[in-house]
Amino acid sequence: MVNVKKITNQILTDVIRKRPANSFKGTYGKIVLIGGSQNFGGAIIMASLAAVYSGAGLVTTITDPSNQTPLHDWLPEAMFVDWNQFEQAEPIIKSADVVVIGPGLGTDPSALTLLTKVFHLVESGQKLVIDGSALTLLASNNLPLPKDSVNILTPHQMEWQRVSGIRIADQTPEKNQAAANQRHAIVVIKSHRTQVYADNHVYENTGGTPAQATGGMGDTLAGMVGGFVAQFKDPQKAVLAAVYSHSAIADKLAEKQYVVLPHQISEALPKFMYKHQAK
Ligand SMILES: NC(=O)C1=CN([C@@H]2O[C@H](COP(=O)(O)OP(=O)(O)OC[C@H]3O[C@@H](n4cnc5c(N)ncnc54)[C@H](OP(=O)(O)O)[C@@H]3O)[C@@H](O)[C@H]2O)[C@@H](O)CC1
Ligand SMILES: Nc1ncnc2c1ncn2[C@@H]1O[C@H](COP(=O)(O)OP(=O)(O)O)[C@@H](O)[C@H]1O
Ligand SMILES: [Mg+2]
Repeated sequence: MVNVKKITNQILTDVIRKRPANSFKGTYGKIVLIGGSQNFGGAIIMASLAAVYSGAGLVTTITDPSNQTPLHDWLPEAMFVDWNQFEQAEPIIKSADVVVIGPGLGTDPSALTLLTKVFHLVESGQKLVIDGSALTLLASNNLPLPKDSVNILTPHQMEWQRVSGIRIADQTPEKNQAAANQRHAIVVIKSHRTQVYADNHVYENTGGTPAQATGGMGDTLAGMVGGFVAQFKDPQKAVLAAVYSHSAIADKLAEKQYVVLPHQISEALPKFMYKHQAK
């Protein structure tokens, strides 16, 4: 039997540190988010919003050019690169601390080409968050994960079925753990009680509400995972803190609203993190 540990609010003060006075934007990580086709622009905008609002130092969004204006309407803090201009994107991806790929990426051949290029570019020392369409493409093309980066997968149950071959009804902790270990990855399997598989440990989230069941909620989590991993040293703990914070904020908002919108979680992050930082 696998021991499934609960994620509690203790993870917040373990991870969210007080910002040192002698610091600058570079201290808090460079993060690149890649995704947002013409139809799914909202997904990468929501992910980027979450990365900036969780405190990542420098955020660049690499996306379809049709998303530049809405991205900057929502988020002037993010830099923009046209995903058709790969020669511009390449040095930015290479110098990033964290790359998030997949929210709204789509699954057409150009998305697969971009994903493959990114998998070849990332190196040791970098963290790669793989979400949404990138997981679907990974599964349908049997792509091996990059060998040297810290790889973090954030599938919902159907994406995990595609990636692991384990049908949703059969996704037990034992089977999930074996599949996560085999991939040497941190795997966040999202559901009403999200589980995190990391380094032969299994953690289960204790929060979350059906008010979160709305498109873009996972895109927001992917951006938060990127933002937390960019700033906080231990990637496993940073992932756990992001998962916990995402649902804790939603639970609080759901005390007074019927549905929680993904961007509202991002907007609540700075105050939430202030309240729960290590003293
Ligand atoms: N505003 C935007 O731009 C938005 C853009 N988005 C982007 O769209 C892309 C596609 O992502 P996707 O998740 O929407 O679609 P897909 O990969 O086909 O999976 C759905 C299939 O899986 C099934 N399913 C079973 N269990 C499930 C579970 N626990 N959670 C979820 N689904 C579950 C489900 O079952 P059904 O609902 O049919 O019963 C259905 O058959 C991706 O890049 C994403 O970032 C979205 O974020 C929305 C907002
Ligand atoms: N009933 C629920 N209870 C708790 N959390 C939920 C519930 N429904 C959805 N969520 C959360 O919302 C997110 C959905 O992710 P995902 O399906 O990838 O959304 P999207 O791709 O539309 O952004 C996950 O973090 C999941 O845990
Ligand atoms: Mg998703």
